[in-house]
Amino acid sequence: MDYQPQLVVVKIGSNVLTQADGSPDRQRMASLVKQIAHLKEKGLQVVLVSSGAVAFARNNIKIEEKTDSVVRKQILASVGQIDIVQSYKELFQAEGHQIAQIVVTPQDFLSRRHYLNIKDCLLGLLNHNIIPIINENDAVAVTELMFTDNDELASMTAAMIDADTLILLTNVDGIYKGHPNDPDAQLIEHVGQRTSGVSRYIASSKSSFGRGGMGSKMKMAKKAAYLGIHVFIANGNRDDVLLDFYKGQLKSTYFEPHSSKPNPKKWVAHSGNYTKGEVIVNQGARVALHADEAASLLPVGVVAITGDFSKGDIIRITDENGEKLGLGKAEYGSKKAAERIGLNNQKPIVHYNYLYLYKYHNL
Ligand SMILES: Nc1ncnc2c1ncn2[C@@H]1O[C@H](COP(=O)(O)OP(=O)(O)O)[C@@H](O)[C@H]1O
Ligand SMILES: N[C@@H](CCC(=O)OP(=O)(O)O)C(=O)O
Repeated sequence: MDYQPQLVVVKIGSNVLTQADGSPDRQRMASLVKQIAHLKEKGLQVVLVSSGAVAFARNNIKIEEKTDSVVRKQILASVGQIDIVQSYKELFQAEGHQIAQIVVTPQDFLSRRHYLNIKDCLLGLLNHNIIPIINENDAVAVTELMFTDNDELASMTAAMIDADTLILLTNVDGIYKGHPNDPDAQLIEHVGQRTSGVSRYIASSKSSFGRGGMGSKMKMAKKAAYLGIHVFIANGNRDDVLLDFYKGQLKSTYFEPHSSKPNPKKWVAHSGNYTKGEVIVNQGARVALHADEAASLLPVGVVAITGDFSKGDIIRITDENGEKLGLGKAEYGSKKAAERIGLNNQKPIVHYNYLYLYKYHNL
């Protein structure tokens, strides 16, 4: 490893914490806890994003057949979350560590105030040497109001707290050039800034308990790397996976980080699924945004505004052909923006510091 990790977000997928029959794999959990304790002893700060609430409850409670599928998941998640956190509490306590639980929804990342509140809380916990354990609030975030999966939540968290490293633990060693069950499939060990074509290897199949699949994992890994974070997709079922990471011997798919970007962009970059409106821009604005020199988005290049947004909301930027160019924080609301369409000498609708363009991270 050619850098010294200091602040690491570790995401543990449901399938890592469950056995083949779906029951909790407490031995695996205990091993990962011991390894995190070891990282802490070595002076690293660790934030844990853990899935598994639904999986931990699945075999434990009987839910009536006729129960609505969303309610079923809410019941499983809210029951299972206690078990997950209780188990982590006992295991970390045995290692001499305190934990804290934080459950969040995508909406909490959409509001700048909530975003900063979560960030302050996480940094406060870390300053007090307490290990934060984060999961999606599955009782509240249902259907379209959910994160794609916890890989997205982990990547957003890593960006939020300026972590230097994101480790996504799943049940395979990383992204293979083919199906991971195929013995001839080769592991992609390194994804550089200019690597392309990785997505063609990703099959839509998921692990038995996973939500988003490898496609979303790769997308989130690439995004975090673009924001300056070292990202590893690795196998949480391998003994010593985190110790190997510390020794710089981790078998994984590693995403090399781009140079670090200013902080506000990290928030904007991760709000893409939760925009309040859209600004459609003409060819001139498109060229300006894609030029090497940094440019803010001015009303003169805007041809239409959709949605109802206020100052500070995240908006999508699209060209006239419908191509999505990026995201930005609105400097003023949709009403004012609509009045200024096509006008010269106006305040930018999105300032460069709060503009995040997709041009860099297409794989
Ligand atoms: N090219 C690929 N390389 C590795 N895994 C892949 C690939 N294509 C699809 N997968 C699938 O992605 C799964 C991991 O994603 P997912 O089920 O979301 O895991 P998790 O629950 O850990 O988030 C693997 O178990 C594997 O079946
Ligand atoms: N929040 C859910 C997990 C959602 C999720 O993304 O799962 P996974 O794909 O296994 O990381 C739970 O705790 O059951």
